[in-house]
Amino acid sequence: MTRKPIMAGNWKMNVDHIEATGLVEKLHYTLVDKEWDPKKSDAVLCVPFTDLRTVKTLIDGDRLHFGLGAQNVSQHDNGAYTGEISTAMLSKLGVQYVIVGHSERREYYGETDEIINAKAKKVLAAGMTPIICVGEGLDIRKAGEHVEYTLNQVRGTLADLSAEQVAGLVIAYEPVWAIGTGEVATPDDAQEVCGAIRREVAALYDEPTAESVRIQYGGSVKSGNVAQIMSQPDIDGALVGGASLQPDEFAAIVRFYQL
Ligand SMILES: O=C(CO)COP(=O)(O)O
Repeated sequence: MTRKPIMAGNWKMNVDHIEATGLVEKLHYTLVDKEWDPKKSDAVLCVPFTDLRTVKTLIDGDRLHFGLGAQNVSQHDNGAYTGEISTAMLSKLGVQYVIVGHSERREYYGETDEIINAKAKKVLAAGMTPIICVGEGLDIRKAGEHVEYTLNQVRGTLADLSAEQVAGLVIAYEPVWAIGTGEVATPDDAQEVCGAIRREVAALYDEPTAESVRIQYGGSVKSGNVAQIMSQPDIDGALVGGASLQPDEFAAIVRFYQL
C-alpha cells in the first residue's frame, strides 16, 4: 500500500482575496519551473473563507493542480448560527478538504473532541475530506503523556466513523509547542506519535484502514526540515502554516521528494 504524500498549506487568518491571486500564481509558476510532478504529491491550499471563490476560479481557469481546502466549518446544517459557514456552502464552492479541530480552534474557540467529531461527520456527509488535527501542549509533552493524550483525541474525534470513512481522511499530528515557534519536533518525535496513531487506527478498525489513512505532521515545517520528516515511515505529509505563505518555501515542501 502506498499512500500519496499530501502537503497542505494552512494560511490561517492571512492573505486577502486580492493577495491570494498573486500568491497562488507565484506558487504555480515556481512549481512549474521546478518541474513538480503532481502525481508524486498532493498540494492543498487551506485558505480563508473569503479567498475560496477566488482561488477556486484560478484553479479551474488555469487548470492548476491544487486541492482547495477550508480551515473550519460549522457542525450545523443551516439556520440561526450567525457568522457560521456550512458544509453545503463549502461543497458548493468546490472545496475538497476542511481542517477540523486545529489547536487554535481548540484553544481560542473552545472546540472539544465532540464538536470536532461532529464537524468531521458533516464534512464527510458532504463528500469532502476532513483534515482532523490532534496534538499535545508543552505541559503534556514535558509530563511524557503526549502519546496517550493524542491517542485520546484520535479516539474522540473519530468516534462513530466507519472504517471506509477513516481510510479516506487525513489526520494531522501538530504538537502545539511546535506551531509557529520555529521549534520543530525531531523526526523521531514526530514518528513516535504518528506511528502510535496508525497503530491506534488499526486497533479501532483494521490493518487496511490504518494502511490507507494519511497522517501529516505539522509544526514549523520548512524546506530545510521537510525531507527528514517525510523520511519517517508513518508520516505521509505536512500541514504547513508560516512557510505556506512563501511561494518558494511551500513549493520546495511540495517537492520534498526532489530535495
Ligand atoms: O499550525 C500549523 C499548521 O496548521 C503549523 O504552523 P507553522 O508551520 O507556522 O508552525
